[in-house]
Amino acid sequence: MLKFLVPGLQLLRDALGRQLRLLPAVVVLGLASAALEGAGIGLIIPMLGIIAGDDQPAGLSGISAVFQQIGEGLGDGERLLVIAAAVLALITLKNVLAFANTLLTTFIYGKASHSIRSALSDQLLRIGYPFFLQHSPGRLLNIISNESWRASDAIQTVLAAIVHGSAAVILLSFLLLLSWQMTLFVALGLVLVQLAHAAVSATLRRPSREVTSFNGELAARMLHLVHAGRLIRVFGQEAREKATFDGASDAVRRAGFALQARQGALPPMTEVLHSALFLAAVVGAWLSGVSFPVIVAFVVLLYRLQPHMRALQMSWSQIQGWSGSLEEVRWLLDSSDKPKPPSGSEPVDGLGEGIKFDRVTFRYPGSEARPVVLREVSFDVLSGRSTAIIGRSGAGKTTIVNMLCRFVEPDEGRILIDGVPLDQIDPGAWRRQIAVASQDLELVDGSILENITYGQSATLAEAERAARLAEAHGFIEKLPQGYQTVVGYRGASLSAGQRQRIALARALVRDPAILILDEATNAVDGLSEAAIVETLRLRAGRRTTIVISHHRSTISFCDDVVVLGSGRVKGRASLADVASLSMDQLYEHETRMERQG
Ligand SMILES: Nc1ncnc2c1ncn2[C@@H]1O[C@H](COP(=O)(O)OP(=O)(O)OP(=O)(O)O)[C@@H](O)[C@H]1O
Repeated sequence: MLKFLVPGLQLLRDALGRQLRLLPAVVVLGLASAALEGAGIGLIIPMLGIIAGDDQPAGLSGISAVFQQIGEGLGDGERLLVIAAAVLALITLKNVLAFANTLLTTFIYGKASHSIRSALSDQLLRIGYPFFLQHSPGRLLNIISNESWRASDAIQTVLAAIVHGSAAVILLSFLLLLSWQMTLFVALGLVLVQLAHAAVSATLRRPSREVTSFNGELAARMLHLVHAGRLIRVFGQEAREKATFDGASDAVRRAGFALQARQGALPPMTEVLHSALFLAAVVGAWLSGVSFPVIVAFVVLLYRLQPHMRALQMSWSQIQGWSGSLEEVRWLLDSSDKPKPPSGSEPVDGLGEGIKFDRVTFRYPGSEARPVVLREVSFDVLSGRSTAIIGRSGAGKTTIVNMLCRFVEPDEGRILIDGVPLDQIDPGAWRRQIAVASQDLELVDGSILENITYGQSATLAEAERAARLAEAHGFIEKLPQGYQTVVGYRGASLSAGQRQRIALARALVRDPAILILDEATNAVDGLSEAAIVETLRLRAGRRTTIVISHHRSTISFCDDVVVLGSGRVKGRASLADVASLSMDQLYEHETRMERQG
């Protein structure tokens, strides 16, 4: 129980943050409104005395005797009116306080929910990139879109429990002041009811985890339907996908039913037990000779106490029912078992000599059974030169780009930037030196201008200049809204070649010290590509460029070539020395290539 409770409370405490200081106000308002309610109920004693024509009912002591004295000097009619007015005033004030408490708890709930969502987005932005290689996007989407709301609801439930708890404490105190014997009896009964309730609630945690896990799978299926719409249709897999989706959805339904069936048993069970307790208290009071007005006051107080007790117990079972959600949110927010973001503090400004891969070995995380992707890879990228990195599919070219961007770090060996290990360089400063145009980097859902200037405060004129260099200006100009054209989700309203040219313009507008092109023009037509290559050729000498491509034409402007094969560097050469070789020959005839230093 504590294993679940302590981390859950920790999450709630973190979510409440600065709002924690408002909790005493919630308690005070809860206590005050319950005290007003209790006082209002206590005034029933003298009212009933007047109505029954019995000024001094037997067996009054303690607080009941105090209530009985109220308005004693007045005539019966006048006293009845005064007491009735006082009851109404107490009820009104109680409700004003209750409303104030609702506003306060709603405010705290809103802030805490926002804080959970904000912490989740913060974590997703800060977390080391390998995390995204290891975990299903469906699970992450489910945590953000579903489980975070349930965690917020848990906060609301805890706040409500504080209010109900405060009310219960006050009403129990009034009961105690009316008759400690009956209160002891009721308290024992409540403990027994709570034990029965806790036993059933504890069985909610397993189905709750199942619901969370099936929800994650369903979210993954939803993502798949959204992203793979073309694939599904072109291969005629609608029926199969529908069956798979329905299966995932039905699994959520079944797990949800199992959870809700157990949760649903709790309110009737609790109500029956509370009613039994209620009736036992009434019969017990009568048997032990408690006076009529006190029995009435006690019964009314007990009657008012019951919803608070039931709500407290329901809060408990609800939080147990959300335990799976709380665990998922806590898991994502917990940084201790997540890949760290890249670190380093050395400043960097431009590239002086070059980049050196020094016996770099790497295997993707979570893939111990898989072969090493790069094994003792060593090569240089000289400053101001253009270097092509080529190799057959799966040779590790994009992995090298991932390392240069510091998405992943070498397991062994080092990458040196002008002699300084890359892992010691401030990652933010380093990333400002590079710009990547890759077939994998998406466009954002915004205008073309927003896409080109993404991450760079460039003017329209600068964006246009970059678009011209990337051979994108021509087609952008022809669009009705020009640079203001909205490209849609992932640039869906553009052709693949158009998307690539915008992505290239986005990289060029930064005028980076190091430009990395990873299959950045493979969807662009030949004429446009030739013009882009010309642009890159003009850039050569001034800036450093790394090009990854399977096309001979794309790397034609490069000075050097590095050939990768089977995770190793097969050869390095000046491109001019191997100018006569085709791509396939370059891949296969590495031994003929002249090796550099
Ligand atoms: N996230 C990943 N997890 C595990 N292995 C991966 C991951 N990404 C790539 N790999 C593996 O690493 C190897 C190199 O992949 P990489 O993408 O670097 O190749 P590439 O040379 O760029 O290929 P291509 O020319 O097809 O783009 C491949 O065997 C691939 O299966």
